[in-house]
Amino acid sequence: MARYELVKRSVALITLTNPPVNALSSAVRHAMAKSMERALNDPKVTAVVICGENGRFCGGADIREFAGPLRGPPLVPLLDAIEAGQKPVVAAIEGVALGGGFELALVCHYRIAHFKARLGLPEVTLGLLPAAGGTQRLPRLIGIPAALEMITTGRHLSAQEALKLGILDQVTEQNTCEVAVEFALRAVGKPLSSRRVSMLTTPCTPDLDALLEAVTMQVKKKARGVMAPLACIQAVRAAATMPYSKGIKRESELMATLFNSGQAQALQYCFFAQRTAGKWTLPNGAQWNNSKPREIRSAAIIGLGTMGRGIVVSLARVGISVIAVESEKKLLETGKQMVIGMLERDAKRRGVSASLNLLKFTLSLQDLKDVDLVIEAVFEDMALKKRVFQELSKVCRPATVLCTNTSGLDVDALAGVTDRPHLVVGMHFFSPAHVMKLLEVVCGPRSSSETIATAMSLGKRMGKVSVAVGNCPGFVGNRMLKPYLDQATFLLEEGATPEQVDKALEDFGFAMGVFRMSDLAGLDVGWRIRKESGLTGPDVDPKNPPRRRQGRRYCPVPDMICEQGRFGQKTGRGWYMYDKPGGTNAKPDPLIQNLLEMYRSRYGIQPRNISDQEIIERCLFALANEGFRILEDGIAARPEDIDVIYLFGYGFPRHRGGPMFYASMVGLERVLQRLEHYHQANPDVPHLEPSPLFKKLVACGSPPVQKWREHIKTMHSHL
Ligand SMILES: CC/C=C\CC(=O)SCCNC(=O)CCNC(=O)[C@H](O)C(C)(C)COP(=O)(O)OP(=O)(O)OC[C@H]1O[C@@H](n2cnc3c(N)ncnc32)[C@H](O)[C@@H]1OP(=O)(O)O
Repeated sequence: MARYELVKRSVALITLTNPPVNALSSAVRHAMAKSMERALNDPKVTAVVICGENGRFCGGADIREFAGPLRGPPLVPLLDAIEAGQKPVVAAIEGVALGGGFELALVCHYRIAHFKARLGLPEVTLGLLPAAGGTQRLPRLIGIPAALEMITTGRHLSAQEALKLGILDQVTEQNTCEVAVEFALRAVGKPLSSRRVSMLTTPCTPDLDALLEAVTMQVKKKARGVMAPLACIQAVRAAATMPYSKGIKRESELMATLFNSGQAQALQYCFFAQRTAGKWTLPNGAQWNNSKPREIRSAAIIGLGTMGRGIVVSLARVGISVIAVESEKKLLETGKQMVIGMLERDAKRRGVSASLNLLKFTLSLQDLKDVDLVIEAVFEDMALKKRVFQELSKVCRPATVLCTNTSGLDVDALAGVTDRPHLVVGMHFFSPAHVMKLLEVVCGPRSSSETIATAMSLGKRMGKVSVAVGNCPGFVGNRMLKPYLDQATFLLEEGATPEQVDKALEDFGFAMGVFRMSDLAGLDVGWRIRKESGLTGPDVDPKNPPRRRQGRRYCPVPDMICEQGRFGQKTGRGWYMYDKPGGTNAKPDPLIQNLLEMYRSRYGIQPRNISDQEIIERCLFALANEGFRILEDGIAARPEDIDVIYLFGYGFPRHRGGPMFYASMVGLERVLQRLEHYHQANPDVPHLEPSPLFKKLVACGSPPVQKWREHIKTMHSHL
């Protein structure tokens, strides 16, 4: 857990050995304490160097240990002892120094880092604050403004930036440990008092109150309802206004309020859920660590609409050659100009040169004969997509992987028209594809494990959070959206307004309420799908009872809105009104208010006051209920996968953990009770009927999310 060696006859080299990130587990803290004691007591030792094994200094406290009682020596006294020691201690930082690992570096008297190292205090992203002295030492070292930014955002700094800020004493391109040992030898005999960061006086900040107020407003706006950044600000204020001994007490009090909060649990759950999602597994035993992905050097994108353009950018910026195909010259030229502009802006932002030489634009599918992988991103029309896949079968070499970016159509039906169904897989990007992190990798029944591994690995390479899902209408994300949207429109019928529903959801923490989000996405897409499925339009049987379709409750208001040409932001009118087509500033529209009033009076609906609690319960419990059905049907392997999809694709607030985690935090029994209540009132809304899996979990005593898997016995896994 920590290796102790004597090097150069007088330097104690202490190496943290807890792979993969040398987290400060109880065993590591114990070993560290013993090693430090030995070094400080051995007269042969004149200086100490602390480093981490496998090129990683330390990833911080062991987050997995947060769930249980504290075992082993606490971190704070251990760090205080290192700082107070009479022999110079040098941190040799390679890879990462994060959280408690960064705080460990701060108590060392000198810090040397490899030029590729990253440093930071990401505790805030886990719902915590740096409580091993970080909020008190860092402001003393680099001043309040810079410390505040680091602590409230959790941003990782490059070694160069950390050097500029005065966090590091040296950055090296050589062997960091060797450089640190030489440095330590030179430090022997030099006074240490000015190197003890806790003894420094925090540099004075002019207009401290104004700065703290501005940052408070900023974090409240960015992370509505999130506690940790606010607690971080209070702790940093203490560093500016209190002596160290009092500031450290304040830090620890603030940490105590955060540590056991639901928000911290949710955020830590998200950290692990994101990592779990990458570990896909199929019933045949193939999984993430035994399936080799193909190497992808070249790709083709078919269709240069919004999605296609974003996918081209995502591929080109990670060094993959891309051939972009359009069907008409004009569309090709427009798409080309937009892609080039997007890549140039992206490169400028990242301070690199745009990889335009990797791009080729063509009108001919014949040009795709040698590519490794194709992603089809044409209009959402099955007949058109089938034609494209048939053509690709003829043109591409037999080993080319064929992917579709459909947002909900049958991936296996597309595989069926090709000569290589095993090489067909869904890659469902989210719009805008070069910005949104989520990628649903849709596994058809015939997709081979190598094909799935290839799509997952390509997603990772593009910086996406990839989740493997099964093939069903809407897959996971869009399938769950239906009950959520239905509940939102039913609430309008019953008396709510779009702005009231959106406000309740935004107060809950969503980046955007459901109606604002629909306006952004475009209302015409759903309208076309409803027309195609016979729910609206000329094909609807006139004898159909009003507000009912296919034996279920149906709200025609979204269709009425589209019939008026209100397709959302792009037409300047939707659920809201905007200054102009393409405008983003949503304002409540009196016409919608009128439309709803007339609609209600036409159908004799008496509007009632609807509470925010009802809005949240009906929208989010219906969402989670569909998640349970998805697990039951084997479309998602784990609740973590569903939560990750909602966090990264649909703006679900991270401090609530995702729909499945949120349901478990509210209490499955309570959610079940509320769903039964709403279903009784709406027996013609099947989405409100609690799923059998949900009831089973409640009957089993509502186990924590991580244990649900043991209770899921799907007839067929679609993964
Ligand atoms: C008194 C309180 C004192 C201190 C508070 C803290 O220190 S809180 C912890 C602060 N540290 C962090 O938030 C860092 C979290 N880790 C990361 O950001 C990344 O893991 C890291 C270090 C940048 C490495 O990224 P990489 O992509 O290379 O690997 P990956 O994320 O997949 O992680 C590999 C496995 O390590 C597990 N892991 C990572 N960090 C921790 C940790 N701090 N504690 C426990 N486990 C950690 C991670 O879950 C992966 O394991 P797996 O089994 O695959 O899930």
